[in-house]
Formats: sequence, C-alpha cells, structure tokens
Amino acid sequence: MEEKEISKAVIRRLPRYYRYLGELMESGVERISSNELSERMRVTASQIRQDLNNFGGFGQQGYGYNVKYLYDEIGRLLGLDKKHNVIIIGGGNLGQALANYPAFEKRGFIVKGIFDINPKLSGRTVRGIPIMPMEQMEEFIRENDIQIATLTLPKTSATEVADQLISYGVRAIWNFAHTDLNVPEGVMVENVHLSESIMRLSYNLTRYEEEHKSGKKEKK
Ligand SMILES: NC(=O)c1ccc[n+]([C@@H]2O[C@H](COP(=O)([O-])OP(=O)(O)OC[C@H]3O[C@@H](n4cnc5c(N)ncnc54)[C@H](O)[C@@H]3O)[C@@H](O)[C@H]2O)c1
Repeated sequence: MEEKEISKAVIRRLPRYYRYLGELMESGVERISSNELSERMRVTASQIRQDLNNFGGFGQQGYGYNVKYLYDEIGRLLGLDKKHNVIIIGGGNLGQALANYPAFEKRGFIVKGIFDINPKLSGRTVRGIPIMPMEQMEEFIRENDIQIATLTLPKTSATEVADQLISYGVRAIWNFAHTDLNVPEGVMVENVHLSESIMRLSYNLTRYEEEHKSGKKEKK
C-alpha cells in the first residue's frame, strides 16, 4: 500500500485504534462499522472515518472495516511487525518494573539487558534479563543490535548517558527521566511523564468537585 503523509495527531491516536482492533479480533469480530467502533471507543464516527481514511480503501460502504486488515496495517505502520531490541539504563524501581512487564515482548519489544552504575546490582537478573555495569554497555549495544534505549535513571545523568547511547548508534530513546534531551537529527525521543498524567486526572477531579459544589449551592 502506498502511504501518504499522516498527521502527527492521527499517529498519536493509532496505538489506541490498534488496541481496540486487537480486542475485537480476540473476540472473533471480523468486520466493524465506524458507528460501532465509535460507540466502543467513545470517539465520533466522523473522526474515525477521517482517521482511517488516511490509509485508503479500508472502509467499504455497508460492509464496515475489515478488522484484521486494519489491525495488520496499523501494526505495520507502527513498526510492530518487526522485533525491536531494547535496553534499560537505570535498574532501580522503575527500570526493574518495566523489565518485569512481559507484555512488551508480545508487541515485539525485547528487553535484552539492563545497565546500572551500582555495582551491587551487577550480576543480578530481572525475569532472566541480566543487569550489567555501564562499562559493558557499548559492546553490548554493538553486538546485540539494540534499537531502543530506555532511560530510567536520575535526570542529572540522563543527558550524559543519552549522548553516549547516541554515539554508540542508538537512534530511539524512551525517556522516563524528568529532563528534556537535546538530540541531533535522526534521533528520536519519546518522553513519558506519569506525573503529567496524574495531574490531568487531578485537574478533572478538581473541576468536577468545583462544579458539584456550585451545583449544590444552586439547589439551596
Ligand atoms: N517519567 C515518569 O513517569 C517517572 C516515574 C517514576 C520515576 N521517574 C524517574 O525515573 C528515574 C528512576 O526512578 P526510580 O524510582 O527507578 O529510581 P531508583 O533510584 O530506584 O533507580 C535509579 C537507578 O539508576 C541508577 N543510576 C544512577 N545514575 C546512573 C548512571 N549514570 N548510569 C546508570 N545508572 C544510573 C541507580 O543506581 C539506580 O539503580 C528517576 O529519575 C525518577 O524521577 C520517572
């Protein structure tokens, strides 16, 4: 299939489509209309049609979307049809929690190794994944075709370690350290901030409580 330029906003929504389509496939659904998908995903049907039209030729009037075809195509676009070798730098609480999560492997993200400066952690394993000293990182990256590096170390070391990773040929950084990294062109960074997510929840909760309070006042 020829691909046209897809907007960043659509790309951000693709993982969610992928998840829903995967669930539909698991429950044996072969075709779905934009209206049905809209109800499940709580997104307007017109948004779904607009988003999925980017891929062309999926929706047929009256037939809906072919779930498996769409799932495979979106998976291919997201690069999920290939395996990606991953390392984690910072084998503390968060690094170990990520290494302990087997679902990444199902999606093709294979955690090959964990690196940490703490010598007490060296030689340990997490779910069979070895924790190694930083001195071994360069050779490991070159020998194991590592594509993605996960940063779960303090922000004070993140920039320095990111620069090292880039010089060893890593092009994708999944950054959990609370700092913005300056990277050269051709290097991709995805920042994850769980605290921003809980702040959004807090905003919604606060707004609800405010509205609820004023609602009560009005009733009096
Ligand atoms: N982005 C998020 O949503 C999110 C959520 C939780 C924690 N964090 C951040 O992730 C980081 C890790 O959190 P944690 O709870 O796992 O902390 P932690 O202290 O349990 O683990 C950090 C690990 O990094 C190692 N380390 C320190 N400097 C290093 C270096 N230069 N090279 C390699 N390893 C090094 C330490 O030895 C330690 O094992 C912290 O910076 C924290 O603020 C981010």
